Amino acid sequence: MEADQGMAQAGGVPSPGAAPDQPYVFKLVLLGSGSVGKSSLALRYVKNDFKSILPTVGCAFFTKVVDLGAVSLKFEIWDTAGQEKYHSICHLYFRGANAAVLVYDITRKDSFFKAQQWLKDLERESPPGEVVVMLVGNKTDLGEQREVTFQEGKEFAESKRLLFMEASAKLNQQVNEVFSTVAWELLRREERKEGRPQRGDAGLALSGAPAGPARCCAR
Ligand SMILES: Nc1nc2c(ncn2[C@@H]2O[C@H](COP(=O)(O)OP(=O)(O)OP(=O)(O)O)[C@@H](O)[C@H]2O)c(=O)[nH]1
Repeated sequence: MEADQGMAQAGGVPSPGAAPDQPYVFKLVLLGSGSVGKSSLALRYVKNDFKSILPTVGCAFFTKVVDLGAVSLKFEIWDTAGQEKYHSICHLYFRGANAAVLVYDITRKDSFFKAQQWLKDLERESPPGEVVVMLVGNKTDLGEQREVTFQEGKEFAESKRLLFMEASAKLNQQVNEVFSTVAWELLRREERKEGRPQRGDAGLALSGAPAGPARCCAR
């Protein structure tokens, strides 16, 4: 899907931890094969909309301010094209990312394997544990065509210490939860870096250690 909320600036990598009255700004990249629903998850989250949309060309860019109660943060969401022909360009976009939502389609085993490759690419750019990674099995509304079980997704996520959820952009199931869980985890890590008291019990389940095993495994 094309950008409709402002284009990304070249080299404009945001840095977290803005001025006290400013929300934190985090760069979040959407990764995964073509047609797994990356743009649809972003569109559902940012605009609460769903369409049969055209494939992403290059990268699209969204922003969203997330209100977490006492604190808010801003996501700069970089939606990368999953088609192979864009692969060589798009890996540049996840440099400097604070978080990645790694998407596969539960009805396509190949997209699950491809997600594992994307993770390797990501780890090449930044050491494991530095980026908050949420693995998402999308299209749960197509359960009768499922090729990847919930358990397979969960086990892979646990083995790589990722957060994990299944979702449906179409039915708006677990979409807000995907992004808000990432937001809480980013905030928790940022506060720990700043030596501030942790709000580990606030809101959704958070993992206990910096890159600890995903506790948040939800359909
Ligand atoms: N049934 C169902 N279809 C979905 C869901 N999410 C996305 N789709 C459909 O899957 C197709 C691909 O969705 P996109 O959001 O364009 O996928 P993408 O990963 O951004 O694709 P690329 O831009 O090619 O990388 C579209 O026809 C969507 O309408 C979902 O949760 N359920």
